[in-house]
Amino acid sequence: MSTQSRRYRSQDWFDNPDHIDMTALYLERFMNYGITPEELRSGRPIIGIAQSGSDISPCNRIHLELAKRVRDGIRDAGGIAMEFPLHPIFENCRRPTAAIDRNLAYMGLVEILHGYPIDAVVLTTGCDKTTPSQLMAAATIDIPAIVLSGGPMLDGWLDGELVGSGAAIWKGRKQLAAGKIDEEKFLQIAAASAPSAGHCNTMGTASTMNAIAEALGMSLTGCSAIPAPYRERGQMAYETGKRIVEMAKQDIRPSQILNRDAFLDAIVVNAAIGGSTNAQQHIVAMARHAGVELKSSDWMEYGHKVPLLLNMQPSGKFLGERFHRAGGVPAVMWELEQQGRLRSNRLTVTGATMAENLKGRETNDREVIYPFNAPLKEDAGFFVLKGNLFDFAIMKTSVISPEFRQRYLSKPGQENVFESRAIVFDGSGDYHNRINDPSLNIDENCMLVIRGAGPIGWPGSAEVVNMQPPDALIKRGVNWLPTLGDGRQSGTSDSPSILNASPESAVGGGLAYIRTGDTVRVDLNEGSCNMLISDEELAKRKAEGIPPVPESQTPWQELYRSTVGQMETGACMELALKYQGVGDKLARHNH
Ligand SMILES: CC[C@@](C)(O)[C@@H](O)C(=O)O
Repeated sequence: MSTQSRRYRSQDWFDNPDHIDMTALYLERFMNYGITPEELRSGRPIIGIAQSGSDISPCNRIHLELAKRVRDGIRDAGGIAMEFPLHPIFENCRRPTAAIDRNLAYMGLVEILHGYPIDAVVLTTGCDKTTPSQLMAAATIDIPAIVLSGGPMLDGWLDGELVGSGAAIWKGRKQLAAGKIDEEKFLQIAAASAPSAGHCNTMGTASTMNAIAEALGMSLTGCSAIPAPYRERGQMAYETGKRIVEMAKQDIRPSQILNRDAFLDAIVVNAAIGGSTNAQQHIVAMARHAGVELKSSDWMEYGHKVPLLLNMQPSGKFLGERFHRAGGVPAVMWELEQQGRLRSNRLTVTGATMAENLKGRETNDREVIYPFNAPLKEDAGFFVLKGNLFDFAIMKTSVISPEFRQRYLSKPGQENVFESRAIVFDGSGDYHNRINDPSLNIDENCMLVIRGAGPIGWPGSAEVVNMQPPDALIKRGVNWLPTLGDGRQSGTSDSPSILNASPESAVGGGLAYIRTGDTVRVDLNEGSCNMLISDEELAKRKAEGIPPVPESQTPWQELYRSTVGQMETGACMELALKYQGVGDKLARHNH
């Protein structure tokens, strides 16, 4: 018996009076795992579960379990679940970088949602790019969609101290270089930082992007921070399954949720949580696929003067379990909402506005979530820079330490200005080979520069800008140097880096022309970053051409390079941006 409230796109496959000849073909093979034609023709919405978990996507592997609860929710609410795989994206392991797969997973999901009888979809997110890729696809297709985060791992502990994923690796490799620990201890630290199923327990890119999905209004309230193994995670999966059926019935689509206000709120929330610099390109990409214009100046205008409220690594102290218990993303947003810093009168997947979702969500843990008027740090949003090295790059100010401020930004009469001698590397192989070369004479006054690490140069933008100083400096206690590059940096890193530089050197950005020994001047008062060389010298170097770019090693690398834009504009597949709302444009029949 039909429980139908509207006609669904899946009925064009299963219940199409104009093409009854095709219906038999579309129906028959679903029967071979036990679905009956009556079910598929009952007028119930068919709900896709985009399954991002697999053995090579360990951060998302919990979704293999959670999907069972999602299915229960879908059934109980009157829908039919159909689970299918998403192209895996695993940041730690995918070579040459997971960044090339965001657009591949995006494209794959677009094709699935467009070409199959799916009326609405649950997006199962976790590791960094599994969130933006799926939201980009949901925006392109524009059928009802909801995010279910897989959640972070439990907090890591070793020797009575919190050990955060990612952050522990960057810290451990410095301790190794300094001779303070051996390899066995290093591996022990890595294991301690990853004690259970889930994605990074730090505010790395995974937690950041899941928080942003929630801030955009694309997940149920409180979804993103629940640790993967907690019972609430399974319950959230069930509720998400139930809710997507209602959304299908009500036809609530991403285009009604993903507006400019939502993206500006995402920028504000990202600053308040000390979010990953990777968020910049992903937020821009999601916005562009949703048809929303975000300007590069929006990061400064809306995002910079936002205080850091969340005390979580790498900008702070705690890890994901404490964040969840402190109220998670809604509690941070509640602080911002009280101060009128959000544009919260906007629809979310709950069917209510963000303002309504945030009611009563004040934190009960002021060690973790600070009040807006007494924050951990003022002006914690990204700092946007430009100059003759690039048109756009960002610096994560929430991780700038008092030592960095003291050493580089506090010279009397020169506050917020510093100059460094550039040491230039062509890709991370070159960095690893030469960083300990004594003839480079690297000291405290140097800046480590890496190029050839952008979307086209690498290909994909590699997470390589957080370079550590030579072992000899680390042994002397100099644990970091300023860095600069056209690649990305781990969201779990606390390096004072200038990154996401666009245009990259591979397309003739200014970084292509810098040489080791040049002076780089960074002025945080006026937002500039320049190599101090004459116009004649620059012209001479330009005539010499750009550094060579490695060959593509797979077909997708070549295709990726031919379609991708720069990080300033989200490293999108530029040709994809003209496709929006294509879920309504049904594909031609296949036989
Ligand atoms: C190694 C993977 C990480 C931790 O760098 C990434 O997930 C991030 O947070 O940016």
